[in-house]
Amino acid sequence: MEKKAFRQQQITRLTELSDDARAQQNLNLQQQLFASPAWQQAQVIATTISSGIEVATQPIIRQAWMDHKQVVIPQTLPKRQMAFKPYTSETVLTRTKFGIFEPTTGETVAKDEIDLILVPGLGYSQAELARIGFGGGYYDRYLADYSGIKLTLAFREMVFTQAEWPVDAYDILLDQLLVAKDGVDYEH
Ligand SMILES: Nc1nc2c(c(=O)[nH]1)N(C=O)[C@@H](CNc1ccc(C(=O)N[C@@H](CCC(=O)O)C(=O)O)cc1)CN2
Ligand SMILES: Nc1ncnc2c1ncn2[C@@H]1O[C@H](COP(=O)(O)OP(=O)(O)OP(=O)(O)O)[C@@H](O)[C@H]1O
Repeated sequence: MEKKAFRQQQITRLTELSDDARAQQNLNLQQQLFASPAWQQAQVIATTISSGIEVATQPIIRQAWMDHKQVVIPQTLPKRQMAFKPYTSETVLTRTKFGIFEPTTGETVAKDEIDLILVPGLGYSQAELARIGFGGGYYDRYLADYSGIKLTLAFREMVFTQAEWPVDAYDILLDQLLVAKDGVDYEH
């Protein structure tokens, strides 16, 4: 399937997820993230302000603040560039025409100061750790020369054994993929 059609299919699928399934998967992903060495060792964490169909980032941001980690979030710029700026209680957020909240205040934090980037997206492959995002190419560009940890949290509906979309040469592969476990707790 082409990238565009695949994105549309994923958006539909994620829109249809029940509130219950979403909430359970979000909680499970938060547990996995907070237990991971990547999280525990990171001092500066990049994430986004999530929108409705995405994995929720607000609880993650709150935990980072409680752990005294610095949170940085992206501002989109011309030519599909992004600048990550600190997200604090002082930050002014503006809603873009795509309905995404971005910081309009604060100084850009250098790429090499970011320890961990939580990469957003619509679909991921377990074989290659490839990802497909919303199609802006913002993350592929930003991550091309990023040397910290690229980690993604995924609902089960976002995960595929092999990529079912074309993976291009400029697509940046993830370092780690955490997939939400079933609501049922198999360990007991
Ligand atoms: N919550 C969240 N914030 C995020 C992202 C994300 O995936 N999630 N981004 C992750 O990248 C960046 C914004 N991503 C964007 C991706 C596409 C378009 C956009 O221009 N969409 C056009 C079509 C694009 C095209 O085909 O040229 C549109 O929808 O009309 C805008 C922003 C930064 N912030
Ligand atoms: N490193 C790069 N340099 C130049 N152009 C790039 C680069 N990476 C991606 N692009 C361009 O960005 C566009 C969108 O890329 P793609 O379809 O892979 O988006 P995506 O991975 O879904 O989006 P995103 O990375 O924002 O989540 C493509 O037209 C591609 O040519």
